[in-house]
Amino acid sequence: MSGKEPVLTSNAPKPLPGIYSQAIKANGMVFVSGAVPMDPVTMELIPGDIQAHTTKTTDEFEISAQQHQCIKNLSAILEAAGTSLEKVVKVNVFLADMGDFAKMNEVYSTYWGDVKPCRTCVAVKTLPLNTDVEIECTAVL
Ligand SMILES: CC(=[NH2+])C(=O)[O-]
Repeated sequence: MSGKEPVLTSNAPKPLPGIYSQAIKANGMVFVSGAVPMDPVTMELIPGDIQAHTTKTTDEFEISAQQHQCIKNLSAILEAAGTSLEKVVKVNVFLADMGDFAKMNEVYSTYWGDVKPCRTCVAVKTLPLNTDVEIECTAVL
C-alpha cells in the first residue's frame, strides 16, 4: 500500500465509498479529511437547535453546535488512527460565510489549550450538504 494506511471508524460519519478515506496514516503523520457536522449514527447533519443546554436557535448556536460536531468527528478519527486532538499540528477551517468567523473562533478557542495548531480559515461558496462549516486537520502519531 506504498506506506499509506487508511483509517476507518464507525464513530465518525462514513466516507463516501470509492471517493475518499476518513484519514490516511503516512510517514508518522495522520491526514484527516474534511469533517462536516454529521451525526455518525444517523448520517444526517445535526439540526440547528441541537444545543441541549439552550432553547436558542440563532445562527450563532447553530454554527457552534455544528463546529463541535465537526471537531468531535475529527477526534473520533484521530483516536481510531492512534492519536488525538492534542497531537494536531495543522487545521483548515472552511466556512460558507466569513461572517461566521468571530463566532467560529469563539468555539474554536476552547480547543487545543495554549499551543494552538497552525490554522488556515477560508470562506468558500458552498460546502457539501450545504453545511456552514467543514474542518480538516493533520496530526502527528
Ligand atoms: C465531506 C468530505 N470530506 C468530502 O470531501 O466530500
